[in-house]
Amino acid sequence: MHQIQAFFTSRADAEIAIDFGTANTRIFLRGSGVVFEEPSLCCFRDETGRPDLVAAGSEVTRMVDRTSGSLHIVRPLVRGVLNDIDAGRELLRHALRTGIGRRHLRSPRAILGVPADATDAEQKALITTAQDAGVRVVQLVPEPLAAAFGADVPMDGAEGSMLIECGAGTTEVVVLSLGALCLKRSVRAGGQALNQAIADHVHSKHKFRIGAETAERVKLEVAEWMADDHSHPKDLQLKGYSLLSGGPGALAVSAQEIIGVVDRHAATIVDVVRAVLNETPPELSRDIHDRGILLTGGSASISILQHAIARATGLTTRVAQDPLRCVTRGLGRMVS
Ligand SMILES: Nc1ncnc2c1ncn2[C@@H]1O[C@H](COP(=O)(O)OP(=O)(O)OP(=O)(O)O)[C@@H](O)[C@H]1O
Repeated sequence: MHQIQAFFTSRADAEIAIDFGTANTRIFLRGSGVVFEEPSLCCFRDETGRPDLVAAGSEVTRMVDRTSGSLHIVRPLVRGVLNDIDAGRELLRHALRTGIGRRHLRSPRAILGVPADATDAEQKALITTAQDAGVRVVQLVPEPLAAAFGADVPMDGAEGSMLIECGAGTTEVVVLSLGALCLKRSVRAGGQALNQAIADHVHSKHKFRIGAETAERVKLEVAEWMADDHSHPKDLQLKGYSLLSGGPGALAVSAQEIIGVVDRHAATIVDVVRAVLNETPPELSRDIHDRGILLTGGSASISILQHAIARATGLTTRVAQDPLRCVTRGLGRMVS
C-alpha cells in the first residue's frame, strides 16, 4: 500500500517535484511554486544517425504534423510511461534549464509522479532518465495519490474516497483511505486516445484526414459546447486532407456526431470504474456513496465523461478545482 505519510518521511528534503506527463511536463520548485509548464514534446534532426535536439517543449507545438525530411517530432511519454529515453532526458534537461536554471541548483533532489500501475521496468527507466538529466530522484509518487493530496481530499481519516485521474495517456481509478491507495485500476488511454479516436472516425466516415492539433481542437470545442448551452446544434469546421478530392480540403462535422465518439471513449472508463466499485469493501462503498467520485486531470473537463460515470454508477461526480494541475499541486505540497 502506498501511504502518504511514507512520502513525507522519506522524501529526503527534495527541492523539486516533477510531474512528467504524456501531454504536459511541470516542475514545482520549493519556495517558488510552478516554474515550468510546457507540452511534453521534442523535435530532433537526424541526418547522420545521431539525432540532434532542435527544440523542446512549447516551441515544438507549432511544428507537430508539419515536419518532413530529417526533422522528427517525438513524444517522450506514451500512455503515461517513458517511450523514448533520449527524448525524455532532453525534455527534462530543457525543463530544468528553463525552470530553475538561473537559480543555480546543481543536481536537485526531486520527487517524481508515476502512474500507480507503472511496472518496475517503467519506474527504473524513469529514474535513469531523470538521473541522466541531472536530477537526484529521491522518491516516486503514484500520481493519483498526489492528485488526491493536491485536490484537498481528506487523507488522514479512515473514510474512503474514490478519485479518477483523467490524464492524456492514462486514466487511473483509485479508492483511498487512511492516506493510502486501497484499490487501483487503470486504462492506458486518456485524452490523446480520444483525439486519435476522433481522427479515426473522421477518416473512416468522411474519408478526410486531420492532424493531431485539429483533433485536439475539435475535442476542446465539443467539450466547451457541452459545458455551455448545447441545445443549439453546432458545426465544427475542419481543415485537412480529403481522400475524396485527393488534396487539401475543408469539412463541416456536427458536434453531435463527435459526441458519439466521446461516448464510446467514456464507456471504456465507466467499465473500469464499475470494476473498482465491485471490488470495494462495503464500509468504503458506503463512504464513496456519501462523498461521491472526484475527477482530476486535464481530461476531467469533458463533462460527458463526468455524466456517463454518474449515470452508470448512480453516484455524484465532481471535478476538482483546476483539475489539470492537481498532480503538480499535490507533489508540490509534498516538497514544501
Ligand atoms: N478543457 C478541456 N476539455 C477536455 N480535455 C482537456 C481540457 N483541457 C485539457 N484537456 C486534455 O487533458 C489532457 C492533458 O491533461 P494532463 O496535463 O492532466 O495530462 P498528462 O499529465 O500530461 O497525462 P498523463 O498523466 O496521462 O501522463 C490532454 O489530453 C488535453 O487534451
